[in-house]
Amino acid sequence: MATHLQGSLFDQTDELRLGPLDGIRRTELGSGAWIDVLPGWLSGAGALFGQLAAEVPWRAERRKMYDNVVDVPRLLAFYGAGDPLPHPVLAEARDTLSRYYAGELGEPFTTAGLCFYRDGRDSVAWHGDRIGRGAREDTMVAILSVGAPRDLLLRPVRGGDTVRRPLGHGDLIVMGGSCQRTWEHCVPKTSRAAGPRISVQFRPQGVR
Ligand SMILES: O=C(O)CCC(=O)C(=O)O
Ligand SMILES: [Fe+2]
Repeated sequence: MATHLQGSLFDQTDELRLGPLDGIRRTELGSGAWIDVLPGWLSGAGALFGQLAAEVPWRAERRKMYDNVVDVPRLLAFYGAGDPLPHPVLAEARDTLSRYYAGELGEPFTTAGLCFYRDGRDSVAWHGDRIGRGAREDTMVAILSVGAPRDLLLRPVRGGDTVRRPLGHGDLIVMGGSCQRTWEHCVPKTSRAAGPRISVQFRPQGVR
């Protein structure tokens, strides 16, 4: 699937490597929410993209919407705590993030959700990650992006300006504090020609 992207577009020849986290930059969003952003955290991920696209057991989901059942416009995979991840660099990313945020988060990242946006028509609608504890407590969701760049948008639940963060190949964004309950986020569809993108969301236990 989408393995044609493995070619010239990305840095196939570079070594797959996570850089240091000390260049990460925090933006306070207000209402106790913040985002940390580090462009290019993972380098050399061209082959990783192809491997994830081809080998992850992607699920196409359908959801009830009013009286209809509609396709969820992206492919999904979920790895619970203790499940082997599809590539060792993802476990390294999760453990590095757990160490870096240990003091502030007070618990490790344990799960990994993967989304595959096949093209610009795939998307995720406005939401907070509030199925679990994120509805009530401060927490963190860390997202590593590979493949084609897409925008992540954030807006306050109570209304206000939208913040736009373009996420490119190898970029990291961490949503923290009250972000899941006082803000919403989405990856909108785009009419621009967009290649495939995979995002990996690391969350603590009980956050979904
Ligand atoms: O793909 C992304 O960057 C966002 C995914 C997301 O918000 C989610 O799966 O909850
Ligand atoms: Fe989300």
